[in-house]
Amino acid sequence: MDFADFADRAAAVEAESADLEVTSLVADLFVDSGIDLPVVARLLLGRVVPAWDSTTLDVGPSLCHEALARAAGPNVIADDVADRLAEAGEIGAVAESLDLDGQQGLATFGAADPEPLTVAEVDTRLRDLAAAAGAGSHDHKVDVLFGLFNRADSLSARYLARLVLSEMRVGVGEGIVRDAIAEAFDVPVAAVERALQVENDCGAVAVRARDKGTDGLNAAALVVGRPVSAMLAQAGTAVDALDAWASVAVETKFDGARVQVHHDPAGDTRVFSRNLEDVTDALPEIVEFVAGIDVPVILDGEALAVDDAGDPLPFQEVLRRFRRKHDVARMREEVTIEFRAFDCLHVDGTDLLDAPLLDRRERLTDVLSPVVDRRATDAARGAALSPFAVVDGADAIAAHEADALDAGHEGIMLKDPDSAYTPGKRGQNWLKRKPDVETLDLVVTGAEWGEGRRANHLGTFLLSARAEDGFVTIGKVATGITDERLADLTDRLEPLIRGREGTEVDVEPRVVLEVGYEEIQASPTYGSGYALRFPRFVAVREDKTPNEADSLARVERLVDG
Ligand SMILES: Nc1ncnc2c1ncn2[C@@H]1O[C@H](COP(=O)(O)OP(=O)(O)OP(=O)(O)O)[C@@H](O)[C@H]1O
Repeated sequence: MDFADFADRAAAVEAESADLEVTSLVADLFVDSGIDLPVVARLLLGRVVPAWDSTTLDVGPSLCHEALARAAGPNVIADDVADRLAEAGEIGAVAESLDLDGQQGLATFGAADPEPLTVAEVDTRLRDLAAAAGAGSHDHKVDVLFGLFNRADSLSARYLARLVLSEMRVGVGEGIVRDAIAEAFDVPVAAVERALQVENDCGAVAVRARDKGTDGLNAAALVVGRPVSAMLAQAGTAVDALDAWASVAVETKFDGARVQVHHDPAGDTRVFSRNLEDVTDALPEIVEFVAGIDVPVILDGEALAVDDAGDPLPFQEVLRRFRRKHDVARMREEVTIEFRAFDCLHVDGTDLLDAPLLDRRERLTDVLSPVVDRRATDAARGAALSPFAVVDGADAIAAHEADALDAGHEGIMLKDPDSAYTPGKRGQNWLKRKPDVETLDLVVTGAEWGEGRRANHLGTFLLSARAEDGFVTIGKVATGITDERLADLTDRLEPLIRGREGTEVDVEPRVVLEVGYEEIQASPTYGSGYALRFPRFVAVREDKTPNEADSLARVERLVDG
């Protein structure tokens, strides 16, 4: 296909505003693209390489302006292009207005009527440009772009300029490409969607749909070494999770950087970031860690910075290591990275995307067992497998959250144990537990002695709101309190104990706690007639007396919204 034809069709798509019409135009273009189908599908999305390939053209505005100016002839310089851009607001309009079309410039010497620029040639030249790096690459890139602009008619120049600056903007997103592939080749949208998730290359998927139909799409498989988009989470509450699913998988939420690890024992190990960039060289610990896995695997997890005791360090510490290209060995001395795996997408020739989370977790545990066991002998290193439990009640979720927070982590993730792994989707199946929006300042009127490790401390605190004549109970908090804080609270409350029954004590109202919660619901359990759902300790309000604690009236106002 001539690039001028592609540009004409892209302009027609750009001029159309109705999604259904756009989809039909794109579908027609796909049908007419013939051998150029994969390139056309990618170019429409402004891509030269497949989405799984993080190679960039690395062309900045000034380089593009230089090439455009050169193609526009001796009277135009890069600054003129920049001036026009300031006026026009987008590079496509500027390129279109420059009247390039091969009248000027060296490339036309000796060739009065140069071959028309084709889609395939643009693709080849831009890939060549992307591969250029290092000394001399700037001049080479300008030469390549000049050669292309010099042969471009005005519409072609519009799309070429936008393409090289990653500003394609024809109004076609991934959803339209998906629907257009389905329409063009009469295959189900869901099959296209799944193949796109797995293959991460709209060009290859379009060709599959055209040449092999639905069966071909269904046969799309993961390749170890080629990254897929990460499944993402939505913010949600424990109440949301318990309402939506029969049981809830609770995991620690690590405050690190997402990594996808592709390991082939017979070949290579590659580590990819969330935007599919290859970060292998920056994270040798992860490569070393998975080296003991003896089957090909794709693992999903978090790169976490830890201190000498294996406790988590803040996210900023991970960033000091994450994309580092130089001094990796030296920085490794300063910041230690550990891998926390929480999902498994592929094991030894079998894709697990469609398997339920519980099954994927089992496979993950299996494949990691040789390496986790090896590390377990070194107590300081901590486990590489993230904590995981399937629970069906609020208390169990709260307990896991307390453990995660106690261990210095960010919080918890709540996942549907039956859900598939959907790459690139921010669905309802993974919830990151929302921080509390409102807090209440409540008075401690009772407490319970802890159990096991915490038997010497008061562990659960009965909370009350201020009422007309005294205090009325509204809930208990045990979550989010560190061991150190528990010891401190025990010291403060022990002298205030007025009576006891079993492990429960009644205390004089003196201490005010700030408490977060997810919801307030009517409940006969407590004296106030309300109960806090998911109460979480936030702080001790040293500055408040019980008389300044929140009142039942405020609670009622919050309930009424
Ligand atoms: N157990 C876990 N399961 C899934 N993701 C986890 C887990 N632990 C940590 N994470 C991280 O949490 C991220 C999702 O949380 P969060 O939304 O806070 O991340 P973000 O990058 O700040 O925002 P967003 O994903 O919403 O753009 C994941 O991408 C992953 O990096």
